[in-house]
Amino acid sequence: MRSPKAPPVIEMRDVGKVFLAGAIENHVLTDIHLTIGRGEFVAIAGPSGCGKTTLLSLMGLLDVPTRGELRFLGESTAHAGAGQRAVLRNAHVGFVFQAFNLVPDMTVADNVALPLTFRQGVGRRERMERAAEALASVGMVHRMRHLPGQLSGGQQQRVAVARAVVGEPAILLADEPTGNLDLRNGEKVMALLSGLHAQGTTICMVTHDDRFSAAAERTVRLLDGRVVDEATFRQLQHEAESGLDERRTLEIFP
Ligand SMILES: Nc1ncnc2c1ncn2[C@@H]1O[C@H](COP(=O)(O)OP(=O)(O)OP(=O)(O)O)[C@@H](O)[C@H]1O
Repeated sequence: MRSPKAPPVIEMRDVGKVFLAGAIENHVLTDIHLTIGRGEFVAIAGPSGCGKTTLLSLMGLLDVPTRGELRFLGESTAHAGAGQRAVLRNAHVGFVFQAFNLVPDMTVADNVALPLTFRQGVGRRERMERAAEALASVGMVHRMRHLPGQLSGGQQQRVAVARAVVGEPAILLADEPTGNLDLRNGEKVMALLSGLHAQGTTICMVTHDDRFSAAAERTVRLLDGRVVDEATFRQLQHEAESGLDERRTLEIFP
């Protein structure tokens, strides 16, 4: 739930990310200032290669910025090593990926319970109870003894959402959660995310698809590693689509 006193889940100030390929620097994110408050539902949109997944990886503490400050739940992460980031991640972040990423030889229930196995003091019985609750919330409890391969893509993604929320994370990060689904199943997964948001879950979702970003309260537009306002984004998109400048088109919307 939103609380005026609680710090934002994510605060990025002047964040940049550079990948090195030999001596060549690839500036993937530049001057990112972004805050995600508790209870918000934010979409990250932009063309292929503009840095959306990289941004999500920084938010989820899977990677570290090259410059700038990233505060997570009000705490600086500047000096957090890989171990400490893993602890924060396990306690506070739920992930949903485009390709579902369920473990194929574990049952649905064990997949969903997996994040809890890294929590101290949570025994198997409690893990299974909580997994069943999470599966019930996505309408999949009747499949808890199945293997992921026995489910459809839409069902697998609903299980992945259950796994992401079973540990009651501070933020749910979803990277193209509808990308491998047809429209009907994509809409079902979006309805699920909207329902979780209505119950107070903080969500940040990467999507190419404006039909789905409409479910979010606000959309952050990325172009070429920078956050741009809606008007600039639309203007550049229009120029690209009308073929006003072919070279620019390929740069921005490859
Ligand atoms: N680990 C890495 N090492 C080197 N370069 C990387 C790495 N991860 C991403 N990149 C580069 O960063 C750029 C942005 O990639 P990213 O995956 O963040 O874009 P995206 O907007 O999510 O793209 P898409 O919509 O196609 O998934 C790309 O040029 C990519 O090659």
